[in-house]
Amino acid sequence: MLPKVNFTETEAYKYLADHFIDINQKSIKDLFAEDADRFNKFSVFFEDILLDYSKNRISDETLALLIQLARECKLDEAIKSMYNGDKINETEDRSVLHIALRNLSNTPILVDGKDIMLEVNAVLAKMEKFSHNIISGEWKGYTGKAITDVVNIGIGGSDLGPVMVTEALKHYKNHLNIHFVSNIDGTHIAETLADLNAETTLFLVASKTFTTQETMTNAHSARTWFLEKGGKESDIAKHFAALSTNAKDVSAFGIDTENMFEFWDWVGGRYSLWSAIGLSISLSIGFDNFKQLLAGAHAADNHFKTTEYESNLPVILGLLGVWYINFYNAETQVILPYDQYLHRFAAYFQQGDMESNGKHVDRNGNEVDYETGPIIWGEPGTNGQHAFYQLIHQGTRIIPSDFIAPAQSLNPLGDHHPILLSNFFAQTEALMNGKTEEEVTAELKKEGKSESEIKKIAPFKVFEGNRPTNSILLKKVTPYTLGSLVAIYEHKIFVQGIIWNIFSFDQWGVELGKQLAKKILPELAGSEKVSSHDSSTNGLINQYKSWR
Ligand SMILES: O=P(O)(O)OC[C@H]1O[C@](O)(CO)[C@@H](O)[C@@H]1O
Repeated sequence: MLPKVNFTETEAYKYLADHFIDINQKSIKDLFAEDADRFNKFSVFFEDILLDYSKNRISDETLALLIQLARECKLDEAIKSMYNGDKINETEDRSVLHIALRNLSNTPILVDGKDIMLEVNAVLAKMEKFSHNIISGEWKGYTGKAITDVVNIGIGGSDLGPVMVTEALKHYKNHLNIHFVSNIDGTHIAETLADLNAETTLFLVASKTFTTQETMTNAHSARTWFLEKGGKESDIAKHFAALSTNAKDVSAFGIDTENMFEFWDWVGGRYSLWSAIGLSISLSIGFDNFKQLLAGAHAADNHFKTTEYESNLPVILGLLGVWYINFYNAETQVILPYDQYLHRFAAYFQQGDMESNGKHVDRNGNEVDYETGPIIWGEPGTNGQHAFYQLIHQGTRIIPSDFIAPAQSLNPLGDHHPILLSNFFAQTEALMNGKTEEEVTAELKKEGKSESEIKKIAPFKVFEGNRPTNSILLKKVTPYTLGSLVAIYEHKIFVQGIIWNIFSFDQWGVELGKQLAKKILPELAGSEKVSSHDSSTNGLINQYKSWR
């Protein structure tokens, strides 16, 4: 059981509310001017990852109070409960043990009295063997040819993690071409299959439940395509594997359970890239690299579990988020990786964060009267700079921003990387310092503008500054550092869920739309007009019927 503390009723919250009034009088720039040691004080290393959080609207007192808040919300108890395998996903009566999937120390973790590490290791061994067989070409398709293309069919957590990681680690990939089909829109699978050869294609049907409409529809279309291209029912075993918790439906689909890579109900979909769902990753970069990914995450798990809050990256990131969301009314959190390989990182954490903490009922079943999970968004820099940074710099909203960059480029081409990083460093400095009217006036004078011209244009060129940022500087993007980084963000989400007293590991909010779509689907058949909905839904359905 998780603690159930209303954080707005804690002592720390009351102190923070008073403290907010004081600290709000000062800008981040003032805070730097007051304290020469600010960078050292508010930056922390975890192995080859440096988190600099000094460009935030915080002082020593803010941090101390936020840590007091975490203590009053019994974060330590909650962390222990997760790591002990307690059923902290109470609305689904499940443990939450993605940490077990990367527990390379093999310390026993018990669920219902059984050490789950035995099964975890057995599946890892099976993934290793399978990855070796496919990559080496020992595994042959139905005409005796080696596999060249792998298509992962899955959606949500059964897609986003593998997509994000295979893109992030593309530099480490082998000869296999990895494709992802997620959308129910027939275009996705049609465009993917168009260039593939059934003789050399392997499909991974990735679905925790093996009932998800999009995935099952796409999997059936892939099966039909395979049979139409000349494969026989008896060849399916060579070309289809399943990544699932549902052995019964996997065999009903026709996939040999020998080719099923199992995981368990204590793995949340959006936390599943470390499980059998990561098979496409292991195929793309090899099992040894996949294991490095797990090792990096495991190191971050140990950091989260054992490090005092003052130097604990997920705790600091989580508390800073709470500070902005609940005291500054920040609505969004932007993630800005200055690394092209990380171009799906923000998209991945849209599900990770928003499906976890997009909740309005607390752990007692009561409606909350405070804000919870933010809207997560982002794109890689510098593309974002030329698209939406205007609003971050001069818009009316406060947008806490995470800047992420590797010090070493995996493609050190000419001066690309120094240029990229000069932008990374410049942006957080600009967001903090802004530009005053005096500075703008001086600049315009230098350019030879007249007094009246300056008066007219100056207000538009002023930057308020004081916009908060975190900078996460990695030494290099490797499977290991990526594993650590992802695990740090996962645990940040956990910290925030505990403070907000919500359940972060269920996702009931996605059910209603799914139910209604099932009801509407049969109504789309035939040509008779539909009248069972509101006038808007009826009108749209009927127009669709007349146009199709
Ligand atoms: O792996 P499955 O069972 O197909 O589910 C896919 C996704 O659907 C969701 O349940 C949301 O619709 C996600 O949480 C999950 O990652």
